[in-house]
Amino acid sequence: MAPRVLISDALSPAALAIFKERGVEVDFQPALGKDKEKLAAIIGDYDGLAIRSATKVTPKILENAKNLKVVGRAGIGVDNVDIPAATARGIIVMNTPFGNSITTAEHAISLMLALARQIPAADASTQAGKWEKNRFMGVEITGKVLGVIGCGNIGAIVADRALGLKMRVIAFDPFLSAERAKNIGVEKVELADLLARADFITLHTPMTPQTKNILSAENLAKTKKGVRIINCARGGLVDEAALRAALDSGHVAGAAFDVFVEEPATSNVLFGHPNMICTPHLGASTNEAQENVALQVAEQIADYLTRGAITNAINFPNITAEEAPKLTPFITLAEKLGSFAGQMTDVGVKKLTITYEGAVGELKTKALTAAALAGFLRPMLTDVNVVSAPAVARERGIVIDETVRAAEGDYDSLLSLSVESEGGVFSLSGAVFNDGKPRVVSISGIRAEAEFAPSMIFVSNADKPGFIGRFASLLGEAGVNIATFALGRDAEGGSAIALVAIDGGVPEKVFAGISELPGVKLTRALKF
Ligand SMILES: NC(=O)C1=CN([C@@H]2O[C@H](COP(=O)(O)OP(=O)(O)OC[C@H]3O[C@@H](n4cnc5c(N)ncnc54)[C@H](O)[C@@H]3O)[C@@H](O)[C@H]2O)C=CC1
Ligand SMILES: O=C(O)C(=O)COP(=O)(O)O
Repeated sequence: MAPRVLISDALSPAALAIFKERGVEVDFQPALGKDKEKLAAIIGDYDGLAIRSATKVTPKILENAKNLKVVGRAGIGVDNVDIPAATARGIIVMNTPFGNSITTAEHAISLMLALARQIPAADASTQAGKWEKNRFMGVEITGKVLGVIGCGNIGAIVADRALGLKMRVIAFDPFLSAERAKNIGVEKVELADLLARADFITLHTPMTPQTKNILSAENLAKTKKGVRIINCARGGLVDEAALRAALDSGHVAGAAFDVFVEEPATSNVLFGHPNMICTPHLGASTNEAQENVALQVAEQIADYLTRGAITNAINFPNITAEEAPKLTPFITLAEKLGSFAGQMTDVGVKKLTITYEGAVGELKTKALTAAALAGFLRPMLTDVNVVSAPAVARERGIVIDETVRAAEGDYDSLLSLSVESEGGVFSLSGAVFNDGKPRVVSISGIRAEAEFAPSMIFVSNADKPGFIGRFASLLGEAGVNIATFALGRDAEGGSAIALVAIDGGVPEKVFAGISELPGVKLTRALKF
């Protein structure tokens, strides 16, 4: 069946053609994002959801999204998506990080010029027939200092345009390297320095606990008298009430905001001030940007749903369409090995070491590690998946050690897992054979080759004559049919293992019987 995607925001219709070309069924309901109840009622029918900022992807929406595999944000900010809740459900969240950055930077520059020359107020007055030539005295921007808070994609474009307008640009961004600052022609400064020196301040950070109210009352008080402030990033980066007070007192000469703490903003403490310019979250609203982000998000969603390729995901490593088919058998292998190890572990886990030997090391090992972790945690937790597993493991304090090295043994690619728990260390290795099927190739350092089967019995025992006969007859007498039987031992008379695939489950009584066989050290019924 063709995957189904819902577009619940005002995306460019350009997206529709892409979905259709890619064999994805698409339902275009651009106003639905604003109707939480209706969205919750129908989201269960879709594999993909394409949004902008009006759709709020809340835990409640996600609870109903039984088939949802991907949320694609046609734009940058994903603060309207509950990422941890989506991750916990195995839903990939992707955005389009560059498609609207130029447009948003241009909006910030437009607002800066509009502030410098009071264009909106002058326009209103002129069209009202007042011709107030003496009322609108502006400021020149040439030679003025622009302080950029957050110098990432958009901040850097704003800086570039401002330099072209002959401004001096200083930037506060803890993650901006000195080299990048030099390349883009900005002076990297501390926040206090920026506040003290800037004639104009423009904000371009995401909303995080560190950036919320970054222009607080206290920081606004440290700005230069007559400063002008532009916010085209997120509402709440500036304390709105404190800014209103600073506008009222005249300390701040003007402000231009595209974003507000509460959106849609139909009333706001900033509204009505003569030196305030407001736009309704128009930063990304140009034909060019909307076409870019719509096409890109549709391509990304379709690629994921039809080919397993992952691009620009916030909560999973990228996987190209070329990598996806190569990766798939190893994802299965990693999950099965993880599951085997998880079923063998029933006491506190301390550390998981995953080793990639040979060609597999050149694939996306992060994705494989996530698959191994999901397999490992699933026997202990029901609600874990490849997307959520790394976060779940981290929450539980499990140390993950990933090693990549050259092939040493008989396999072009070997994947090994070692679990260190309070009960000791359990390790196993596996490989993908030429038939594309994953197999376990050694357990606890003992070689034994076996395909994974839905129902298996693992036994570790002392290598003594008679064990195999007794074990097989016990199963035979109980009517349990053996499908495959893999054996191995470390040395004659040493430790031995058996991994047996059986048809159907193992009756409890039979299982107890196996444990009581002479020489048996450990036995487990495994499900794959
Ligand atoms: N008004 C609108 O319609 C639009 C708004 N945006 C918003 O613009 C903002 C910036 O977007 P991009 O430049 O693409 O993001 P980006 O991720 O490329 O850049 C953000 C920058 O902020 C910096 N940063 C993070 N924490 C910081 C902190 N505590 N102090 C100072 N700097 C910090 C980062 O190091 C990074 O360089 C986002 O909030 C995005 O949602 C984006 C597009 C349209
Ligand atoms: O891309 C972003 O972060 C934006 O804020 C743009 O929002 P919009 O798609 O115009 O609702």
